[in-house]
Amino acid sequence: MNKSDMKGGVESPPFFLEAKNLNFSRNNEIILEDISFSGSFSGICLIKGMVGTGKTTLLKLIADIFEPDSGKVSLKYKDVESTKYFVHANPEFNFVMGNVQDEIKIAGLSSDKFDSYNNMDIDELSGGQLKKLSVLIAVESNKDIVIIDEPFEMLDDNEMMNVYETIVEKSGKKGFVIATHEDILDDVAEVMINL
Ligand SMILES: Nc1ncnc2c1ncn2[C@@H]1O[C@H](COP(=O)(O)OP(=O)(O)OP(=O)(O)O)[C@@H](O)[C@H]1O
Repeated sequence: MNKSDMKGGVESPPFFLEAKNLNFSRNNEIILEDISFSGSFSGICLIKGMVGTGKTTLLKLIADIFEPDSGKVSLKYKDVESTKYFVHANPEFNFVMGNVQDEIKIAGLSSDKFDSYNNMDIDELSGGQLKKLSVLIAVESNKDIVIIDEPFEMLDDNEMMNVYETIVEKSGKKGFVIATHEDILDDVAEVMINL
């Protein structure tokens, strides 16, 4: 641990998310205009806001999927740019192989953790099952941070609680940046960005 990790004898949170004068447009329509914020966290950072305010766009900028028109956004882990795993809101976008076993293999994971899904084709799973599997694969990845767009969509109360527990249990071991309309993570989030 270097000296900068300690403030007054207490370890400071390892993740630092910062946006400075961030601007992003699509087809001549301004989606994000002069957005600035910053925050440190060790587990969960939430992005909240009404429908169409730009949460998905901001997540994709944070994940380096989109480039800002101007300004900057960065997500650091212990002072260096973090490695990131992005989970799309539409769960089908997270699967490219057609088969769960192959999907787990290309994510570099052991199939033991996914016993109940093994030997299944992606099109045999419901939207909710794919959503849950997307999150499970992401949290098992070796990336510093998991960026998830709407982890609770399509889930019933029971599955929502399962996904909540998976995220909370892993937070601290890795970081999460999550956009959601649900309030379930509000109490455990260390940073909340409202768009
Ligand atoms: N490819 C695109 N071209 C033009 N406009 C777009 C494009 N993608 C998104 N937008 C617009 O950008 C705005 C923000 O979209 P975004 O999906 O980031 O919002 P959101 O806050 O995630 O919405 P929701 O709560 O519905 O998930 C919306 O007005 C949307 O119509």
